[in-house]
Amino acid sequence: MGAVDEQALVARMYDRLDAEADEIRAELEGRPDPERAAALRRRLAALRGAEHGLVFGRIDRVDGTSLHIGRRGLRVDGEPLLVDWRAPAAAPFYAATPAHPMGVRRRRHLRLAGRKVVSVADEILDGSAPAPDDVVGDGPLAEALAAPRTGRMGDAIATLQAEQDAIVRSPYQGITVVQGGPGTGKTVVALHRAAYVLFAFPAAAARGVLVVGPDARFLDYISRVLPSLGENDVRLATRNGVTATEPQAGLPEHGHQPGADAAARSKGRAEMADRLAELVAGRRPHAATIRLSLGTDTVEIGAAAMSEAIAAADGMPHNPGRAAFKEYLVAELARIRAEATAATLERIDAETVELTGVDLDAAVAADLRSLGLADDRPRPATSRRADERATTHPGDTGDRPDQQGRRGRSAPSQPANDPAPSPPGSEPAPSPAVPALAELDDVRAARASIAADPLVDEAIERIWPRLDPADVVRALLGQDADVPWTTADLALLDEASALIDGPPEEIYGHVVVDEAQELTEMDWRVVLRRCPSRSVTVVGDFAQAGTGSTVTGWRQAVGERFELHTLTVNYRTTAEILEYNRGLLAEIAPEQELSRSVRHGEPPAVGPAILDIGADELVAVICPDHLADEIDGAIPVSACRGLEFDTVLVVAPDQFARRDLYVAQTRATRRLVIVLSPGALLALGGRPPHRGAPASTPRIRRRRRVPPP
Ligand SMILES: Nc1ncnc2c1ncn2[C@@H]1O[C@H](COP(=O)(O)OP(=O)(O)OP(=O)(O)O)[C@@H](O)[C@H]1O
Repeated sequence: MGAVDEQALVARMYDRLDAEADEIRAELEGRPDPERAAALRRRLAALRGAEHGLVFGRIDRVDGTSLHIGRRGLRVDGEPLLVDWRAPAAAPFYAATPAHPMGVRRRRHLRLAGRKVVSVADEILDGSAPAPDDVVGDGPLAEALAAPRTGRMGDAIATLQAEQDAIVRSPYQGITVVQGGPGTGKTVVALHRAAYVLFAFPAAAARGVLVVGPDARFLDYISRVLPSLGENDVRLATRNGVTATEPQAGLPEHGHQPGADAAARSKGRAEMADRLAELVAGRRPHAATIRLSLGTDTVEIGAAAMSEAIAAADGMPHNPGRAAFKEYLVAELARIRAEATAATLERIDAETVELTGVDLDAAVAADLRSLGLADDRPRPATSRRADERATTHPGDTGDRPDQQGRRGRSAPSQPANDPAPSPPGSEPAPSPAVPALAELDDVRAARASIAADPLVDEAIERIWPRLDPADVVRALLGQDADVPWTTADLALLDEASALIDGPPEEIYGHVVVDEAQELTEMDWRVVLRRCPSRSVTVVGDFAQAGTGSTVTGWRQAVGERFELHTLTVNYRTTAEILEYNRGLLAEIAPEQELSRSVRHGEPPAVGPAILDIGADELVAVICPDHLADEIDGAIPVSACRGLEFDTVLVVAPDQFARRDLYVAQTRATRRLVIVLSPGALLALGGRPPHRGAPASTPRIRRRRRVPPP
């Protein structure tokens, strides 16, 4: 009955959605400029993303008014037809409880198939008796959780729970950290939080979202959630893929060689950043008098000038700093040459007077006056130098490198003769040191020729060399150029690039880090560097940390300023599976309590078991990494963080690291089977048909007996 009543309204909403899409298509046909066209295409993609399950909720208030809640807001003639789930008006849909009904009498959940309403379920919140059109039944959450897994996470906007919603809607705009046991909805919260931040905080929305996950399989698993929430401007990256420039492509994972974890842990420590900074800083010169050999000439630069040249690069990354330093020195060299020229001219003048008795300067000035012209010829350089030196600066030519020294995705090293002293067309600032030349207007040419002189660049290279991040990292590690990089080196390379070429160009309005316990301190620096606004959602669980992890607390990960939330309700594993893990959790994280499960099922089976696998059931065999090649189709434990399956077989439990075992044993929504050895698993034989599952989900024949180990 409720479904029929709702159908007409829902049809109006879809009509409105179609009309908006038609308007956009019509505008696109008019060939708008590329920027507008891109914006229109994004809006069209967002409309398409909202199509499936457009409306899912309704609240009826005690004052008789009501609202429908859906994936996006829709209006007809200025009147709201559908309210975006992130809008403040929609908040009571998630937060109202019988104890705090927030003015809501009835909360209704609608379920659609295509554009048709197939069911409604109501909760009465104000204690009033259900009216005839109220449809009170099993909770939609229970229904959502009971559905078989599809191999991809779906959004949970229709059933977001109050404790989750409070985090999603938090007004805090800095780093939000969410912790909780496996299956407590951390990923769900993180992705919905990202969608909320983009909706509620326009500054974050101006740039896209970066979602960082442990590996490609996980990213595939969550890839549909944000688009289904209307957010398409999202980059998904593995922790190793964040930097996304060469030489990262195709690097071997560090994790599979012996001793690799220990090496990765040591490369991941924060002190590596300090050591890199020291190495790079050590390549800058000191403020002492230097002599530059320029061919047959030797030019001396005094300590004061050196100090000023070094100060010109203060706060800049190494290579852009070198450019600023060189620019200053070039001006200084130009001044020295001008002084030498002026001195020579003065000497010639003096010799001419002495030999001929004619003061050429005075004669020319008299001639000019007789022609009615002022004598505005330059005076010798020495006459005004001191004043101008106090007020001008050779670096003020407008072409100094950006103080931030931002680098592009693959920052090229500086060309041999950079920088040009002044860009063509820009007015060079008068050189403090060379007023005579400045007034003659050829200061630019003089500096350009000095800057382009390879001897000058060579001389500067000896005191402030250009650096290549890869060379510096190799120096840090004491590693030869023929030793191949591994993924454990990426954060070091990124750190070195930031020090040498400047921070990355690609930054994001909001960053989500999932399975955050896996990041090393150096990885955190990579991530936070890409989000200067610190609008970040971090979710993880240290009890699930892998063997290569180094960080044991949130402060160590993200610094002092963050808002911490803890989730306590488990939406994945059954109470029985949780209970089975109690002893293990007490061993690996004694400070943690088991979460509370909302579902029940069979107790885990160890050894012999009947596996009766339904056609729709998603099954995984999870094994320690070193056995992955031996067991056809098994998922190594390092690749199953964040994933879930209906049934999980954990093979060779005594060969897992203890925290890895906890991860493996908390992936099942229904059944957990512990198979004590690979041999016992192989005796199962066969594999069931693949069904929308992640790539290497194993197949197991139905109704086979797991033999005793
Ligand atoms: N409010 C909700 N409505 C429906 N399903 C939910 C809700 N919250 C969580 N779930 C489901 O519970 C399961 C576990 O959620 P999720 O993967 O976010 O947990 P997690 O804490 O990130 O787990 P892990 O630590 O293992 O990565 C998922 O299937 C998710 O869709």
